[in-house]
Amino acid sequence: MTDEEARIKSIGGGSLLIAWQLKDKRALVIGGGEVASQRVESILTADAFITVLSPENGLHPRTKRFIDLRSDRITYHARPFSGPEELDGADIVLTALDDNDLSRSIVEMCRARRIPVNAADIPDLCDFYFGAQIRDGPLQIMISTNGNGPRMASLIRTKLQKGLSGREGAAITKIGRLRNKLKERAPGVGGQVGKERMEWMTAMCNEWAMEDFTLLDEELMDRVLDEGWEKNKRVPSLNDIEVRRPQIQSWITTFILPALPTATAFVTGALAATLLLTHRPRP
Ligand SMILES: C[C@@]1(CC(=O)O)C2=NC(=C\c3[nH]c(c(CCC(=O)O)c3CC(=O)O)Cc3[nH]c(c(CC(=O)O)c3CCC(=O)O)/C=C3\N/C(=C\2)[C@@H](CCC(=O)O)[C@]3(C)CC(=O)O)/[C@H]1CCC(=O)O
Ligand SMILES: NC(=O)c1ccc[n+]([C@@H]2O[C@H](COP(=O)([O-])OP(=O)(O)OC[C@H]3O[C@@H](n4cnc5c(N)ncnc54)[C@H](O)[C@@H]3O)[C@@H](O)[C@H]2O)c1
Repeated sequence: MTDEEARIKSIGGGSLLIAWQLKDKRALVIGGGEVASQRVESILTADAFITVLSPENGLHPRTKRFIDLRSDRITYHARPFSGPEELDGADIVLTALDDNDLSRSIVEMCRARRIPVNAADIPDLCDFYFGAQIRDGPLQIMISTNGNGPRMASLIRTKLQKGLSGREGAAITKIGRLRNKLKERAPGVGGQVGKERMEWMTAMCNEWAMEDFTLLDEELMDRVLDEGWEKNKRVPSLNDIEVRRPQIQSWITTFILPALPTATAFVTGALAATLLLTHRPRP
């Protein structure tokens, strides 16, 4: 069996990680505690309409703040869950209750109506899990341990965050705009034009430093497309579009970052030598 065949045979045991487009769809959150407040934030991120159902004395201050500040998206009913008719019109249901039996019966009602459901206290019955998230503009990263270690997911998020510059979201926003402008100039789906567009965008992303995309405004994007796409379908340099990196940024990327490994090795070596010399055993 080849490695690829073995890999294919071993696929499985995870979840389908997808970016669910919930914009303007209807989400029902049953419960108003701390977990519910986290659910509300996740769903607000996806621009859905939310109904929260919970007695007022069980509202967590964060849930209350969301309800007060986002009445454009959130409808609040200050009462306990009353029965299956509450589920009418819901595209997604989330329970965050301190009542396991009620959670279980709501899951059953959702199953009967084929509404995707997450019950915060019954992983085995969930259609999907939440995960730890990193968000930076259009960039979203989700970490899942598939129910094994939610706290670990949160810690891994913190680790990953340290490896990001914080400018990825801004760069991706610009790339999105550039892609749309390119599609306006070279419209059509699939075929030769689609292939050329994809090759060009792939080369742009591969060859430009991510930070450089943040330098583009509308006019510069047009220049990138004039110079790079219209003329000869090649990737233009910053020079070609007459742009210079801000001095400090170019200084860091040109000199400091490449020299960092050598400098670190040098300092470590010097420290080790000093330690050896000063702690030599006396004859
Ligand atoms: C990632 C995150 C996303 C979010 O909730 O948005 C999330 N839980 C988070 C935190 C967290 N949850 C818990 C602790 C205490 C420490 C610990 O147990 O580790 C902490 C830590 C903390 O609060 O820091 C307790 C807990 N969690 C579940 C149960 C029920 C059970 O297991 O029976 C119990 C009670 C267990 C008990 O009674 O002992 C179940 C689930 N929690 C999930 C997601 C799904 C699996 C995700 C995955 O494995 O990747 C799953 C299966 C269902 C779901 O919720 O969708 C969020 C981090 C958000 C962030 O930091 O950004
Ligand atoms: N999945 C996770 O990440 C995670 C993490 C921690 C806890 N949990 C579990 O999630 C559940 C919720 O946790 P929490 O900290 O938000 O609890 P909580 O006690 O703060 O909240 C429970 C909420 O349920 C509401 N409620 C109770 N009966 C209701 C009813 N009949 N109709 C509508 N609302 C009702 C209460 O008003 C309250 O708002 C617990 O079962 C907990 O074990 C899950």
